[in-house]
Amino acid sequence: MGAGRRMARKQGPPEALSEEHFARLKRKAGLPVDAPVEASGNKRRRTGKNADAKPAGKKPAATAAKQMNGKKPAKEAKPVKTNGRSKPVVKTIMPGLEDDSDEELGDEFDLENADLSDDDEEAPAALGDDFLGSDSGSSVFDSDEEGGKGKHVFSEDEDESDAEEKLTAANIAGLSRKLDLQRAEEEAANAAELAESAMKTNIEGDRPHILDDDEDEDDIAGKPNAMLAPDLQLLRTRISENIRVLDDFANLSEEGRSRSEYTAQLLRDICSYYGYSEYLAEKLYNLFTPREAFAFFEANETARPVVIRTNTLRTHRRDLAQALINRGVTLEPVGKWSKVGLQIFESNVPLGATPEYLAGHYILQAASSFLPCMALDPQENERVLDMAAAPGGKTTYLAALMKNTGIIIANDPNKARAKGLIGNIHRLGARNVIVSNYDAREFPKPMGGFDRVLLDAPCSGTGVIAKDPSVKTNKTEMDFMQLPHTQKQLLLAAIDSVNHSSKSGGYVVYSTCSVTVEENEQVVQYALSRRPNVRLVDTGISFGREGFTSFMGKKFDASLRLTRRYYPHTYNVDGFYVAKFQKFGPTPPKTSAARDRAAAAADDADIIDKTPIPDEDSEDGDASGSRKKKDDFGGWDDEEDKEYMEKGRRNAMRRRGLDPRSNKKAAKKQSK
Ligand SMILES: C[S@@+](CC[C@H](N)C(=O)[O-])C[C@H]1O[C@@H](n2cnc3c(N)ncnc32)[C@H](O)[C@@H]1O
Repeated sequence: MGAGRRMARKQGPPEALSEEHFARLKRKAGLPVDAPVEASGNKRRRTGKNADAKPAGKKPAATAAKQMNGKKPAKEAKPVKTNGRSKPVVKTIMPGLEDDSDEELGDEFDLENADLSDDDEEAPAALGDDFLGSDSGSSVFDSDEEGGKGKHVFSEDEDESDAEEKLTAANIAGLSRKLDLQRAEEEAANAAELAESAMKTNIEGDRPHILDDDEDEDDIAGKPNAMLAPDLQLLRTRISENIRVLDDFANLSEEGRSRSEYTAQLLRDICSYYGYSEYLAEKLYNLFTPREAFAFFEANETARPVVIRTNTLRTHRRDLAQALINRGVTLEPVGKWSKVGLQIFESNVPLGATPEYLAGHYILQAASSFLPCMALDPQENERVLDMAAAPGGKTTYLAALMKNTGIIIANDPNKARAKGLIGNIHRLGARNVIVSNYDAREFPKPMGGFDRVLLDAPCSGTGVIAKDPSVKTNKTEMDFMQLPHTQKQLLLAAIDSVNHSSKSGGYVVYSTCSVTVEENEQVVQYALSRRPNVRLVDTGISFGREGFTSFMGKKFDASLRLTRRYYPHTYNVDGFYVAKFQKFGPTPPKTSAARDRAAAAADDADIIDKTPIPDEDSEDGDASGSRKKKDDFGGWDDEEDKEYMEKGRRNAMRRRGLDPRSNKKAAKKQSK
């Protein structure tokens, strides 16, 4: 798989870092540059991103029409040639860059002021096989250097040095200013564009004419029977105009027309323009204001930036970055919020086949996939369950966070996917993982009592439409009934698999790569109502929108605001949802199971709290608190033995996550 394809399919950081910065550097260096990011308007912005990320597969429905309308896509930039074989790429490699690049960089990279450690003076070792066949490095970090080699972007001690933090802070501050400027420019250009199109389409003055007078016909959207292609440019204009009206309905709507008429027209246009089913378009539209919905649908037309996660079981991020820079990869830390992520801006090499990749130094992983693992925050030596683990991006991150200590049960019922999971576990050197193959709704029967559980649930994928556009049309109402049902069952199983009395843990993280309320807040709300022994807690992630506490007439618990939503248009990451629960007590065994059955029609009717209860034989484990552990062996007593055996049986069941009380008949039989 080529690098380009990889880049197109992966995602980026919350703050989209300096893509423009790279373009500027290249322009100064007289190198070919991708489409300008600061270009105003959606079309140009989209082209810029496309040029950067080179999305694979078919173009969005709108692209062809845009090109026909005279807006050519930006020229594809030629990859910068690099030579991983002999040149230390920490050297300046972009001609002409030294002269005034500092001034340019001032905003984003305060390298002069950043205390970047300079402790790796050696030129990077030759990489042997010229895997890439390139002739010079292309990293921005190299070109920033005034005084020649040795000044590295990544400090010697990744965790302790503040050099990188300073760099990232400077980077983010600069970027933030740049983005503000960019946004202002974009808004101005959008306003100008809207005004222009309003002039063209609005013969009646200020009130744009959006809705057709003839109810039977919709010329712009095309007539499917006649097999005519819709006029995308006009559609787009009408979408923009319609949004403008909905933003200021009192002043801009036409007389006698209702808001719902405009909304219905907007939805029809969105379906035609972006290619969504009406059902899904409406579902997604309802999450936002009309203007934000437009931004969301737009963002789904461009790939998120490529991100890789450093496998800290095998290497440090600084070393990995240097190795990849040497191969001609242009990259940057993903953002201050992650110490392991690298955003890839450009690569001449297939990122899924470098020696570093094969040696397990990194994994291609969407930035948003880091978040549930960070929220779970597993500690060393804990017992962790990853309920839906394949292909293992999160499992292997958990293993790294736990420094290969403790135990992770990585479960996935899909055998084919489990093979990929096993492959990743081996490649990345995670030695604390056991793979299991259950339907996770069975948990905690096979195993329970975990310190932490991650449920990265199977979902509709409405957060990853940029990656998988088939979601636009292949998700039906049935999916949004069945999936939440499964998710609810899985979440109850996750909660019941956690040991509420864990000294270090007692947490469950629920995540999906979907943005629908049915699969997120409603599932979490359901779990809160069925399991009074859990509460929502802060995810510990520094960014993300608050979860809904009400939605279209439904009220959710106020604590739902502790959950976090991520959208492609707000953070430039895949759409994602993360909720973190703390379990503080055992689940009432009977009542909750009965209610679960009734409410969720769960076939796992036996769900009860399987939290291992401390051994009754232990000093403080006896329910009565009266019995003390006896070390002496003072003869044999059948009755007493029977009692011990029964107790042992109960403990064994509890350790296996079973409730001895749920099977009293069997217990009696067994004890006879
Ligand atoms: C979103 S993916 C998990 C991605 C994975 N956590 C990672 O980071 O690589 C959802 C997974 O859920 C699995 N799955 C589907 N139904 C399941 C069930 N009933 N129990 C457990 N896993 C299930 C699918 O096979 C799929 O691998």
